[in-house]
Amino acid sequence: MSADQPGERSGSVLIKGASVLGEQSADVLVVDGAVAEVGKVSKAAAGGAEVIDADGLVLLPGLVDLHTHLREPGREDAETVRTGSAAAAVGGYTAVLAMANTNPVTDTAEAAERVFDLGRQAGLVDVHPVGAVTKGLAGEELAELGLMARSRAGVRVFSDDGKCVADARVMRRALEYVKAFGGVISQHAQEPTLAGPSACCHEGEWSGKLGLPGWPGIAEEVIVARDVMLARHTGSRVHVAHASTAGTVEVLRWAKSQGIQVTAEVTPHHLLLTTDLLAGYDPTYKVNPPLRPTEDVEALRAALADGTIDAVATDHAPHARHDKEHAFGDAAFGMLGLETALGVVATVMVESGAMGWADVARVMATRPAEIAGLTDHGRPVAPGEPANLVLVDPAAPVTVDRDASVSLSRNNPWHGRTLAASVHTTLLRGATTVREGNLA
Ligand SMILES: NC(=O)N[C@@H](CC(=O)O)C(=O)O
Ligand SMILES: [Zn+2]
Ligand SMILES: [Zn+2]
Repeated sequence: MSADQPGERSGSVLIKGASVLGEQSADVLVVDGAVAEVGKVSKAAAGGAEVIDADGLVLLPGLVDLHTHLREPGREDAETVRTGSAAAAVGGYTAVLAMANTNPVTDTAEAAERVFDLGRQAGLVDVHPVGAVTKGLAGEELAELGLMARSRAGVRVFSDDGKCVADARVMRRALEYVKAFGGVISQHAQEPTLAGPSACCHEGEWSGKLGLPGWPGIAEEVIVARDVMLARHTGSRVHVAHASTAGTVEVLRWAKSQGIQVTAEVTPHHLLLTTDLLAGYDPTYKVNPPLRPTEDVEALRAALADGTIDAVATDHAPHARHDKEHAFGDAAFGMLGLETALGVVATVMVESGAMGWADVARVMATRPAEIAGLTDHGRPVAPGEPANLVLVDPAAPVTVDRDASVSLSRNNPWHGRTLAASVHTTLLRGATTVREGNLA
């Protein structure tokens, strides 16, 4: 931990009586940005520490998002590193991976360092830039992968997200290249001859009814199948971004059984929202990959619970009104996710009994940190560990109001829904970034 990291110069904090990972109740003393004690700590022993009464609250490692779109540089009207960081902190996150599809694209060491530095300046979460796989996301020439890896930003995750690395030869080379420094390629799996740029609705009953161009699940599955074979062939690591179909789950299950180095994420919206929401042609529900039918949603939930899918990642994709408020076919793809992800997971997975809070910590903090190579996030709540933590109120349902967001955008598919739990406090290296649900 270097001296200039945000939050480090904080005083001490005593978290009184939190349920650690939803299990035993303990007091957690945080001193100088790290966990100092876990157990029974009296207020007297904690000296002048700020005391947080955590009775009834669940303490988890700070959440880590493998898939965030901040729109800086280029579209600061939709989101900036600062506003996206604020949304992340409010959502219980302490680290986010910022996708490369900005303007200009994050395809050089300088561009990566710029995003990294903007994250430091905002000081609300650790912002780790994702590097582009190919120059300008054009899918042809490899970007400066090695230079980005060796830069101050220490890039380990590479993705052309928004676009698929469709060329198998380019994907093979990228996998070979990042293997040398333990990097990973996060793939937006969309075979472009099966699902082109106008494809905007799951191909099936609803695309027919609505007359919208179909985006079939097979367009995702053939890329996932190809990529796990390339990962096996190269001995390198591939990560499947926003897995959305039951067929993808089958491929993942097989690939993992073979020992292939593949990991995968699912978004909150693919865990709950289904194709029938498109009945009103509301572009809020236009997202890539598209919302899928119930059978897919059920397969994704089961895969998350049994570990076939490693992580929940938001794919937070803010868009300005004038890009989203169009006829369905012309609107931008994407929806907000950072502020609501934990509430959705609590609703879908915890309230239903499919997962406990320790599992939530695994899929929203520990595994994402491991996949991204972050060593100071997603750690156990134990002495000596960095105090990147979130306190969740499991008994405080919240009704989402898109206008209460700290994001600059309003493309929120959860507006008006009641989610089962809320974020109470977020700590970044011991400094309170969020207190009682609001930015500190
Ligand atoms: N998910 C989306 O629908 N949109 C993302 C790009 C992407 O994740 O593919 C965006 O950048 O807006
Ligand atoms: Zn994508
Ligand atoms: Zn994305």
